[in-house]
Amino acid sequence: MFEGQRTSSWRESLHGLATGATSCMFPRQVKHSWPEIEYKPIDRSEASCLRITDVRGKGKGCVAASAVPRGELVARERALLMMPRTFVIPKHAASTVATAMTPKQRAAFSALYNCKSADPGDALGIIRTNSFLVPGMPGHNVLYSAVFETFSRINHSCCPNAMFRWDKETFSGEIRAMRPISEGEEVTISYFQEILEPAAVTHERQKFLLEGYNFKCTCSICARSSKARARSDEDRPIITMSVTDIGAYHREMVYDWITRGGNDHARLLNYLHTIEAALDREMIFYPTHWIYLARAVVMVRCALREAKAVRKWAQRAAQHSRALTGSDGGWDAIAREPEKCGWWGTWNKPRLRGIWV
Ligand SMILES: C[S@@+](CC[C@H](N)C(=O)[O-])C[C@H]1O[C@@H](n2cnc3c(N)ncnc32)[C@H](O)[C@@H]1O
Repeated sequence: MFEGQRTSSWRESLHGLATGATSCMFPRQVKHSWPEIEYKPIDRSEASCLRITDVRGKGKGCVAASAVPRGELVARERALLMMPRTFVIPKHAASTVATAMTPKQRAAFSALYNCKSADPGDALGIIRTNSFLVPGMPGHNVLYSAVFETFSRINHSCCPNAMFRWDKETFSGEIRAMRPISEGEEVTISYFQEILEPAAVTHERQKFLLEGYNFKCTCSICARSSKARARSDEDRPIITMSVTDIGAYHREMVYDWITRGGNDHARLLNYLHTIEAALDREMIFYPTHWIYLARAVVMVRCALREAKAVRKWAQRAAQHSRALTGSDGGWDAIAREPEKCGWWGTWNKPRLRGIWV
């Protein structure tokens, strides 16, 4: 459902859905090219596990009301307000808040924290403090900003336990666990939203957070002793680089096994487990990093016909994939029947020579 309200160059419209409505500032071209989409209603049985509370030194924050396994949904929420990331004119932001929102939404929006301007009620300041990145709308492929009543209370950590994803099907945001979260634990995300981090070193992260959000981060990575921080600062860029290199490296290895019956798997596994240890040490649980790693390990273990190890790593990949996309990405099937995987037994198989996998 989509109801236009005004005829200015920006449209303030409501996604009047069964559960929760989002006030949207859409440019005319988006409004005109918007396809007839029936968004799925939010399933009420997906109870939100987020509870807003005071957190020492951080203002308000969110804690998990119950334990959440890795990859699973912590909470789902419709945004209060959405708009393109750039070109927002302050008076349009203010008028959308004043006219398109319900009084309850307006009160929730105005109560959000504002670290950007002296006037706490300034709409643009609230938007800039509290927005999440959302991919483009139909017909308008630019980034959007979304402000939420609950999600916008989630604090930052440089080793977060959760991440935000946008679910196009329900026109809602999701917070998913990147690692198992226990009951009562603070739920944290990264304010870098995948820019810079996790390769950024401490002073780069601190600068970004101070300039963008006006606080000094004291998360468990930033609060380490200076010696441990120095090690972390050396490790982080190396980890990120290694993870992106795995793809090319493991392809070369597999090619080598198939074409020449190469036996370098021990060196490759050693390399992969060194990266795993470094990711664990730095508490980096970004699904993209772990899926890269898991894919390489599964490939090698499959090639060597090691079903138990394949199962373990495929299950792990499925959890990370759920955090990233909401689905297991085909990993559950590999975990169930490793022998059916295309990589199974590829090591030292001369009959496969010349075939690229
Ligand atoms: C999006 S709001 C998060 C919710 C906010 N704490 C509140 O009270 O509504 C962002 C603000 O929260 C605070 N904040 C977020 N993460 C923090 C952290 N790790 N340490 C201290 N303050 C933090 C900062 O003041 C930042 O400008």
